[in-house]
Amino acid sequence: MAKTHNLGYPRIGKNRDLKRSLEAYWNNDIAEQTLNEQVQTLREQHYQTFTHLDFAQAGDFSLYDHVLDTSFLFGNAPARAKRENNNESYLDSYFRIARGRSSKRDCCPTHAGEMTKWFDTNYHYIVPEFSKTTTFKLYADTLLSEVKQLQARGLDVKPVVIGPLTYLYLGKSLDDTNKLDLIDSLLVAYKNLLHTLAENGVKWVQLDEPALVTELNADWLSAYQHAYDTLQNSGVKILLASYFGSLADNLKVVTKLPVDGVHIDATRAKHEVAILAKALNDSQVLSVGIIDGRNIWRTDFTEALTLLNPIAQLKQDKLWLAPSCSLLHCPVDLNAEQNIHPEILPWLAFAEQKLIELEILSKALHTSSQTDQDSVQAALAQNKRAIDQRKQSSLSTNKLVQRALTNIKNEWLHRSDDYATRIAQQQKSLKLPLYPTTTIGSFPQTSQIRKTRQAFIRKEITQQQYEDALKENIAYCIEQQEQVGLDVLVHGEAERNDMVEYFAGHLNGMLTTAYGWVQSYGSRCVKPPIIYGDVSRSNDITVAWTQYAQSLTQKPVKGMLTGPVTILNWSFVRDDQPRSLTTQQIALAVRGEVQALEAAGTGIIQIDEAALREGLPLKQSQWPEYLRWAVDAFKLCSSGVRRDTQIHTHMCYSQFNDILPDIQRMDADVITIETSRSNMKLLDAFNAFNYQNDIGPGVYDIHSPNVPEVESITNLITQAASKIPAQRLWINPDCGLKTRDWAEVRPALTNLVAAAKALRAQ
Ligand SMILES: CN1c2c(nc(N)[nH]c2=O)NC[C@@H]1CNc1ccc(C(=O)N[C@@H](CCC(=O)N[C@@H](CCC(=O)N[C@@H](CCC(=O)O)C(=O)O)C(=O)O)C(=O)O)cc1
Ligand SMILES: N[C@@H](CCS)C(=O)O
Ligand SMILES: [Zn+2]
Repeated sequence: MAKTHNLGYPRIGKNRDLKRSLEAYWNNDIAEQTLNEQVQTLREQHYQTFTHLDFAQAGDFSLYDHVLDTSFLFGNAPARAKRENNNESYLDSYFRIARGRSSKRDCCPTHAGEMTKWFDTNYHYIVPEFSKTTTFKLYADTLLSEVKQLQARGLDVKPVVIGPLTYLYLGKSLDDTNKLDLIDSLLVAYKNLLHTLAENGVKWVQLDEPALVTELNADWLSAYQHAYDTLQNSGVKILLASYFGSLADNLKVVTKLPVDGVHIDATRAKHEVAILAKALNDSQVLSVGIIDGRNIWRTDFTEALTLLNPIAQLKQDKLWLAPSCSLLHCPVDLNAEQNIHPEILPWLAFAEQKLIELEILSKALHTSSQTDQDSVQAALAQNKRAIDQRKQSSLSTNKLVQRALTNIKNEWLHRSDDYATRIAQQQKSLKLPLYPTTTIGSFPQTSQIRKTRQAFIRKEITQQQYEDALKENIAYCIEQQEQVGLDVLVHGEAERNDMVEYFAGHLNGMLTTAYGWVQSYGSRCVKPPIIYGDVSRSNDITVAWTQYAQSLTQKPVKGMLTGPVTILNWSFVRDDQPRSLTTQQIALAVRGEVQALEAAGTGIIQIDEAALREGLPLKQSQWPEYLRWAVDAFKLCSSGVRRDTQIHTHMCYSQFNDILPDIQRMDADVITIETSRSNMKLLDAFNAFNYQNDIGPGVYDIHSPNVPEVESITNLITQAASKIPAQRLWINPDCGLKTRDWAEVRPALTNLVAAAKALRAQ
């Protein structure tokens, strides 16, 4: 029978238990020992998932981030993790890098490690830091203790560790060190790890190398050969795991590596499974990632078995089955959901259900006993019913939406006037000063707001009470902005649990879950909505909130929307039509909302596309195709307005150098971006490209609790003005303020306005 294993499981627990424990510890509400006890309970739940599997994976659980764990495992924690005369626990050193420490709360302020997106997911990892002085040393105690815990339960343990090349690939060089120059010293530590695991009775180790699905140059490819040549014969068998895409040109290199098995993502590289099965030798295991770890759809068993049957013939007992990647990116348990449409519920599988699917598929390949045969046949039949029913369901299709798409005219993708004409008109109607000040949209989502929403969801308060509470919050937010003296105000987004989930809750063809939490970073989670059908908008979504805010002030209130590409990239998408088509449907819906805002008198409308840049495919050769439809979707939703309506967009991930022509093609009147941490360097690229439209480079790093001083803001804007004409500059924070407190936001925005006034006076 094909062996089953898992690449990783969600760590947060069924009810975001890890979040609650961590935040209680950080708040000093519980001691380290209590945290450890609570985490152990969570791990016990994690271990329950192994009952379906032939191997128990170790090393996939993490208190904050598995990449940071890898840095600590190989002794590459940044030096600032250790305070001088340190008596801090390992845990606190770890959190020092994970979260940083501000001077307000600690004698030794420490800046956190940089966070960035884990490949094309919405999970953020802490970037490893490398320099000329980097050395590596194995600290395997934490991993070993987990291995031993599992072995004591009689389980066959397969530790999961990020592979050496992917670890280097993920990191950043703080000086001009070539990361590949570090490979030999890193390999000594890896070899040491493999020997240590072997001495502790481990037979298989999974080394994750998702960097192999990117387009690597010859130096990286030969480093792969060198690394795995070095790691062979270390006493354990190595399963090299690739995921998130096809191996493409790297496949040839992978088949030459002296490893004992290769895992491939059969959901994104289906065509490579048979090729790899033939290319591997008889003693090498092929692990087929047959269950989609990046989505929530039930697996089509008929399709899966059609793929697997010939492979099983060929590979016999050397075939393993697994999810395509770690289940970290999936919600935990579908059984917790009480309110999903009964017709849609059978179409879905969350992490728990996916492991059961794996077990059934393995049995379906080789059923031995009659009981198994009966139960497998029943499961296959039930699966077929659900898959067929989804294909035929009227819930997935909406003829009106499909007709609306065919009616889209090319001119809908363009503003009626060029930027110069538009901005002149907008200046006339808006009458904003030089260096206009604004924010990105959200203001602190206080515990009070979240508790009130929770009470509304639990029906403890009425809709009227909930709306009154939100209005009170909006009024407070407007009052604060007026006091601070900002020029363009926002309503503050108090009504939104999340910038994507909120819109999903108001669009047809999308559903939101009650407990479908997925880790975004550390203790922070999101509930990605599920796009199950054609998307459309029936009612206005944001108009009433924006109008209410506008009724409280003479200053312009900016309407705030999330753009189609971001809604797509941060949702679970349907797998029965191209992403581009789904995005176009969302774009039409957002276009309707933009026009409704304009009709209601909103003169400035921001359409956030935070996830447009990060949604770029992992293979650069596929960028042009993605950027074509992604930018078109933005243009479709933003272009149907008058010339004097000002369209803003916002992107908080900053590496735009390579996509500036596409940013220009978006043709937003104003773009606000994250720049404060990079000292406005990004603007060099805008300058060199001769970018034409208005820009609001962020001057307040909202990821840090520190309040920026007036002088630091004026310095940043002075630098910006040396690159971009002052007439085209806006002053704003890097991103939304929802994770900050009012106590930080108020003085920070006061300083921001003071800096703008000082610069205007000059
Ligand atoms: C910009 N970012 C976003 C990404 N993806 C998104 N889908 N949305 C984003 O904004 N990706 C990239 C980044 C990631 N950044 C963040 C930042 C912050 C969070 C975050 O704070 N998440 C919250 C969950 C927010 C939420 O939806 N809350 C609900 C549930 C209310 C709740 O928790 N109630 C409590 C009681 C209240 C209390 O005591 O506070 C309870 O039930 O116990 C809501 O507001 O209704 C988090 O807590 O993790 C995520 C990504
Ligand atoms: N309008 C959103 C954008 C975040 S990227 C906010 O301010 O939170
Ligand atoms: Zn942002």
